Amino acid sequence: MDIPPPEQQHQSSSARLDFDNLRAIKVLGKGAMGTVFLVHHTTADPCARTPYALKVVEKSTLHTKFEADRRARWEIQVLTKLSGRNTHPFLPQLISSLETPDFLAWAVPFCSGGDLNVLRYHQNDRVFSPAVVRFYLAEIVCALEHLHEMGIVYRDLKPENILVQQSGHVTLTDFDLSRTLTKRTVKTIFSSSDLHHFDQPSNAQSMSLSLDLQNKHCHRHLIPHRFHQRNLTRWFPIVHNKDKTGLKKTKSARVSPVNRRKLSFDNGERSNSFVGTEEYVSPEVVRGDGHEFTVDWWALGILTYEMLYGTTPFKGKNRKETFRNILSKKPEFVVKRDELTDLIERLLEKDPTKRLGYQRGACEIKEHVFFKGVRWDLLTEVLRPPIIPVREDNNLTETAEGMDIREYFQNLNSPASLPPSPSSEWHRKTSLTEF
Ligand SMILES: Nc1ncnc2c1ncn2[C@@H]1O[C@H](COP(=O)(O)OP(=O)(O)OP(=O)(O)O)[C@@H](O)[C@H]1O
Repeated sequence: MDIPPPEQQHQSSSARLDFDNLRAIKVLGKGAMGTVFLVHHTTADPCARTPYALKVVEKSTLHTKFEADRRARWEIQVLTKLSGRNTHPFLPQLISSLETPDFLAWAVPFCSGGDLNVLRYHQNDRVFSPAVVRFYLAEIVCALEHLHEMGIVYRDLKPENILVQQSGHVTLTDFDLSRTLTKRTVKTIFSSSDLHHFDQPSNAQSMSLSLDLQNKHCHRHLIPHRFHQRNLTRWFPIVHNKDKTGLKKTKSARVSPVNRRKLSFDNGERSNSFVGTEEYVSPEVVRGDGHEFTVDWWALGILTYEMLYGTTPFKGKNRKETFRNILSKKPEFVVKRDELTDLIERLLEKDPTKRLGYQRGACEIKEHVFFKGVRWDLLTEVLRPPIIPVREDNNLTETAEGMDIREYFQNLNSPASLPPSPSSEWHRKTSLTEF
C-alpha cells in the first residue's frame, strides 16, 4: 500500500480541519511520535459538547524526521482505510486530517475511558476478573480479525493501545507500527523444525548470537533448510522500503522501547522488521525470522496474562533477559490450570506454526473453550460492558475557548523566551491533566 500524498489524504476526509477553528481542551497523552489533544471546533461546536481527539506531530522537532513523518502519514492512511465501508465498532475512524508546513495532524473519535492499563490499575488487586478479561479479549479478537482481513498486521498490541469508549467498548489505537501483508497462495512454508535450533538458547552467548542475527547473519535463515509441500493460502508482507535505520521509539508506555531494525528480504516475501514493545515481542521477531499475522496472536497471549496477573510473563531484569525468557521460558501460572490458562499457553506457543490462530486466524481463537457461549455477532449489542467510564464534563462555557494548538507548541519549544502568560499557565495545567 503506497502512502498517498497529503493532498490526496485530505480529499478522502469528509471534513476539513484548520488550526484556526480548533481549540484544545486538554492534552490526552504524549507518545514518541506526537501529542494527542482533546479538541473542539470553535464554530461548529463552540461549547465542546462533542470533542474529538487530535494527534499532532510537529515536523520541526522530529528526531528521526523522515521516519516519523513516514509513520505519521502511514497512520493517517491506515485510519483512512478503516473509515468508509471498512468501519469496525472496535477500531477508530479518521474524522479528518490536516497538514501545515509545521504540523501533521489527524482527528479520531475521543475515547473517554482511558486505556486498559489505566483501567486495570483502578481494579481491586490491579487485575481484571476472568469475566472482564473475556469481554475485552472478545472485542480485541474481533478488531484484530478485521485488521487481518484487510491485510493489516497490527504489531503493537498492549494495554496502553487499547482505549475504552464512553460506551465501555474498546478501540484499538496507534497504527504507526502496523503494516500490510499481501495474500498469495504458496506451496512452501517454513517447517517448525527449522526454527528449533533457536528455541532453547543455552546461555547468554547464544542469546546475543540470535539477536545479532537480525543484523548480520539473518541471511542464514532466508532460505529454510527444509520445505514442506503444503497448499496453503498464506499472507506475506509487502516490503515497503529497505531502510536500515535503527529507530528507537521512546514510548509513553512503562516498558522500555525496542530497537527496530528495518531489514527487508530481497525476495520480498518475508518481513524482518524488528517491531514492538519488548515484553510483547514474539519469539520469531526476537530471532529475526520474519513474521506474519501470528505476532498479533502472541501479543494477545501476553496481554491476556497481564490483564489476569498484572505483569507480563517473560519480563526480565533487562532486555536481554526478557528476550531470553521469550525464547525459552514457559509462562508460569499461580492459579490452577483452566480454560483461560490453556488459551494463554496456546497463544504463547513459541513456534508460530503451532500457535493458535496460525492456520485459520481469529476463528481458531473464537472457537477456544474459554469463549464458549460468547455471541460474537452480538458483541456490540451488549448493553452493559463490565466497566462504564465515569462521564467527564469537558464542556466549555461560551467564554472559555480552550487553547490554540500552535501556541501550545510555541510555548513548549521556547518556555524561557516567553514571559509568564495565561497560556503558559494553561500549558502547566494541561500537563498536569495528562493521563
Ligand atoms: N482517541 C483517543 N481518545 C483518548 N485518548 C487518546 C486517543 N488517542 C490517543 N490517546 C491518548 O494519547 C496517548 C498517545 O497516543 P498514541 O499512542 O496514538 O501516540 P504515539 O505518539 O503513537 O505513541 P507511542 O509512543 O505509543 O507510539 C495514548 O496512550 C492515549 O492515552
